[in-house]
Amino acid sequence: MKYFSHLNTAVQLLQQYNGTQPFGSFIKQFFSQHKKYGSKDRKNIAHLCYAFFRLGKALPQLPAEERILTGLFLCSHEPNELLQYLQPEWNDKTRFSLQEKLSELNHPFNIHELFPWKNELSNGIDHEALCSSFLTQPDLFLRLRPGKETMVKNKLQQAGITFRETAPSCLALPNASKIDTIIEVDKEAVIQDHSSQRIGELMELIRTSSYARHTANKTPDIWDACAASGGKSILAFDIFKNINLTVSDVRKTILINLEKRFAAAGISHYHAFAGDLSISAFNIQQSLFDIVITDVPCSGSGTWSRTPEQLYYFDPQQINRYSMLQKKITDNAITMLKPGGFLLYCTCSVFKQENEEVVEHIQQQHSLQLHRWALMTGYNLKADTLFGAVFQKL
Ligand SMILES: C[S@@+](CC[C@H](N)C(=O)[O-])C[C@H]1O[C@@H](n2cnc3c(N)ncnc32)[C@H](O)[C@@H]1O
Repeated sequence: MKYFSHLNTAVQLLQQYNGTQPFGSFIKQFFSQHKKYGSKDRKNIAHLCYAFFRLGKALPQLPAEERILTGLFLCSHEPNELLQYLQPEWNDKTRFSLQEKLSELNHPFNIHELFPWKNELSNGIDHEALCSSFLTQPDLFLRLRPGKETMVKNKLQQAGITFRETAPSCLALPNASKIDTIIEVDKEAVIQDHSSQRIGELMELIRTSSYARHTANKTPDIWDACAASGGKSILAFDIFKNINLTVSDVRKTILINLEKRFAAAGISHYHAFAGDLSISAFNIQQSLFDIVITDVPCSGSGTWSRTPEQLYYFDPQQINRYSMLQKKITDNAITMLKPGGFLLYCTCSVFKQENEEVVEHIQQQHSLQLHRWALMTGYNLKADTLFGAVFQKL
């Protein structure tokens, strides 16, 4: 029976995988070496593996096969073929509430065990809702670029792709939606999570501040200091319209992706360089900046519904390591601010050591005024959770 062979393959893959690379890349490599699997086989095997990871730190001793089936049941919100063949007695209970499903298990557990670091959470995070969210794959979110809103919606409708609007320029699509051939990604819309888009609210706060009004005739100098492939830079470009942009990242290779995205997004004038901001702010041979964005390296715990293998393999000692790195990065970034200039600090973490504690550190160590901080929770929206804070140099 093919479903049992899918289950066996999933177990073998989980034995070979050690968490050091994204599971998506690992399984892609496996399938490219094993061409016998058709698209439905690949989909089922991947689904079974992710069901295993979605249980996070719960039921660590359970044999892989049983853990996969438990995960599959808890993650299934309607009857499906896989469950029908692999564990038929659970298939007509998929619409039960989570609590009812948990009590049906051979090894019942408390949902809180899935993510056992409640005391480490930022204030305001609902632990139970966060734990439950790991059982659901988040949506794919698009940020519609200024002036392209109607065109993108029309194109999606014509292609029969369903979406819901979660904010004026934000669409949520089913995760597997194929949009590359329907819209021009980065030119017309950017793939960006709902909560990540909300960092734009903090950019708006800066844009409308008295400092910005004071310097209204001058193009702001902005440095995106942990730019990756430029998601926050494109957001800043759309909000501030006219900017002198500098971008940097410790990874030289990611800046190649940024270059391609910027070309598609219509950003042609910018300065890019690679460097480790935990060591120094570099000699970037430029005067100081009006705005520095530090979207720092972090645990990524606010995005683990997308990458549940990271939850499964997470070592909580990492939280402190990240927090120390974040403090070093912000200490160096702050030296590049003009008097009156703004620091925008962001993480995609749910841990207070990476959020509130770094905010406290900045307040204690630097002459910066905290204007606003915000926790953008996404667990009730099939989205990520982000944290952001805006400071102004006195
Ligand atoms: C959360 S990602 C940034 C995401 C990006 N701003 C976006 O919106 O798409 C953090 C980035 O920080 C970079 N990074 C990590 N350590 C760094 C360091 N010591 N100095 C500078 N950048 C660093 C990583 O390579 C990563 O690309």
